Amino acid sequence: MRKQIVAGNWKMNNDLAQTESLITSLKSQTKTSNAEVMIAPTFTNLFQAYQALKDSKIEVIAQNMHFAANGAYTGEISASMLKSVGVETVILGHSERREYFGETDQILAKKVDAALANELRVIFCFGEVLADRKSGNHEAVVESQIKNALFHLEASAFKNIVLAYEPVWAIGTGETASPEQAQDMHAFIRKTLSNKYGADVANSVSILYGGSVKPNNAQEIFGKPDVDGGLIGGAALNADDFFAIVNAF
Ligand SMILES: O=C[C@H](O)COP(=O)(O)O
Repeated sequence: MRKQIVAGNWKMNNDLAQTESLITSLKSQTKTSNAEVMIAPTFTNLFQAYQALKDSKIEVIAQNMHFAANGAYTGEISASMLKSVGVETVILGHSERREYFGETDQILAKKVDAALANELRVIFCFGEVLADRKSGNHEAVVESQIKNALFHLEASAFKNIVLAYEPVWAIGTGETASPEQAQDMHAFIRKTLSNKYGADVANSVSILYGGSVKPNNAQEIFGKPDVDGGLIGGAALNADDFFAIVNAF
């Protein structure tokens, strides 16, 4: 059975005091869910967040990392640095990293390799822009993003990979893919994996949907058979909204 996961990506929001306050609110949410729950604070607050949540069911994860082990990469963070503050999972390939920081499939392949070599689990993000969707090119774009960054891996690597389909036109826009659009793309992603690695691998990989998931649409989206959870942006900044989404499973 595939893992169900709801991960909150806080992006560049919340200073230390705001992080502590939001974590206090998250810890007061007692209802248990079937899903694994994760939050991704900014780098500067990872250690405090980890300390505050290490005895809870909420995992603290990172939003990004560099592929090099160390060296002259001003402003960057390595896999071992993340591990040293308790992080075991990292988001890679978010569309904001691709768009604003020039992260290509080739760079992302190196980041994935570095993360896996350091025994980090990877949440690998990808998705088409609006023009691709309008031109009917969305499946080809997603297929090439997955192939270019992941298809050099052995099948066994996929036990440490979670995929996150995030149509760029739905991120932070309030416009979400319809549950049918999400399901169609997730089924396509699974077929792409199956063609390369076989059905066992394809059926074992969790595929999350991201893009304007809110309390009022989570249940319908998560109800689709190939949607195994969500990567949540804006709604993850409010504890009640986030847990309403978590409890949509
Ligand atoms: O990482 C999260 C996604 O970019 C979704 O963000 P959003 O829920 O604010 O649309």
